[in-house]
Amino acid sequence: QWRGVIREYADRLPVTENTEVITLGEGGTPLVRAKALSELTGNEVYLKVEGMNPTGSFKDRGMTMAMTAAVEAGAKAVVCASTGNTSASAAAYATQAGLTCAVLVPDGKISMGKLSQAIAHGAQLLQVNGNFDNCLEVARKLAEAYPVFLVNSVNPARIEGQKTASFEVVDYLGDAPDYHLLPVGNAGNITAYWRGYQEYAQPWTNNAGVELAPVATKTPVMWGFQAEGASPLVKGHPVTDPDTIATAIRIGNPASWDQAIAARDESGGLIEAVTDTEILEAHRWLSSREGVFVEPASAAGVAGLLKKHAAGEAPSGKKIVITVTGHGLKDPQWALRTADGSDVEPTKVDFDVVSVAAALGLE
Ligand SMILES: Cc1ncc(COP(=O)(O)O)c(/C=C/C(=O)C(=O)O)c1O
Repeated sequence: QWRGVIREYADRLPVTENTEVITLGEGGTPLVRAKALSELTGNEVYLKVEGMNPTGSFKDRGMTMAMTAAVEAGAKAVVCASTGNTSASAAAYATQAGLTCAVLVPDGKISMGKLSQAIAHGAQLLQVNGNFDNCLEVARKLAEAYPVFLVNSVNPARIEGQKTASFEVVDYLGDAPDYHLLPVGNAGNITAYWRGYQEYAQPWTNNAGVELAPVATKTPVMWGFQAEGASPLVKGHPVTDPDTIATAIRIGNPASWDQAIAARDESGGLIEAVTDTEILEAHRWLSSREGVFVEPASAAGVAGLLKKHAAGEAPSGKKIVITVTGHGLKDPQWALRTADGSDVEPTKVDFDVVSVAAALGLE
């Protein structure tokens, strides 16, 4: 029985045996072989399916650690700014912890699935008339001036929890992959993966002072992908008015800017942009060819591999892991449109077997 990421990786997290762990069973997510992508690119490609976490995104890995730290610090209330998944996760974990939760979301730019989660868990939901960056700025000021605990990924506990994903990849594959691809928005996740891969490739002393041998023999090359309309790390300066249909990564000034650049450079990797069209094509590729349903932003890493392959810039014969970060049910509207943008119409039939057989082409 999987016990959640803190208990599974207690040796490598800032907890003691007395820590009261707040968990919803997060982590232990599938590493699925991407057969179509492997065949197309001539690599061994795997998908780390983070939509299989309790609230449907990778945020739960960080939130179990942040909410555990909040309880340990005696907090009564938590706050976060979010494009949606962080607030969904914070609301669920705060409920599990018995804390009140305030969430600040950008005006109008949050998917219905995520909004429903924050509301279902009774979060105090404030729709700020600004974008995510404005929300994060005011959440940080609130936590400085009032007794509320900030659970955004500027809180180191979040990065600590999220680094467990790379431990799981190595534990499953037996070593680090050659490449790791993922979307980049506020850049907490690329920071966390790189930290996890580095820690697993070096000796580690646990909280009891026991030295653990390295688990991996190497670290992967990190390839991060931003939406072209929200790609400050590609442009080299903040984007004041970020715009993309991938609302989860519609962020103009990443909080983990320096750490993301360090992950790119120390790993010999890259951070590049993919267009909304490329993101939606990758979103469709995953659901129609790999059987994995993700929200648009989650497909940015796959869009990146398809783009690099088409440009003749992708490796071959390598082991590649791509993190797909959130479940498709978070934003189902994108699956209800055909490639040309028209709505999918269900085929109507009478309830007689001949009509059904004919409609299914069995006649
Ligand atoms: C599905 C999905 N995919 C990728 C990202 C980017 O991860 P980071 O680069 O670590 O920010 C997010 C981020 C969401 C928020 O930032 C939030 O929920 O406030 C996401 O929800």
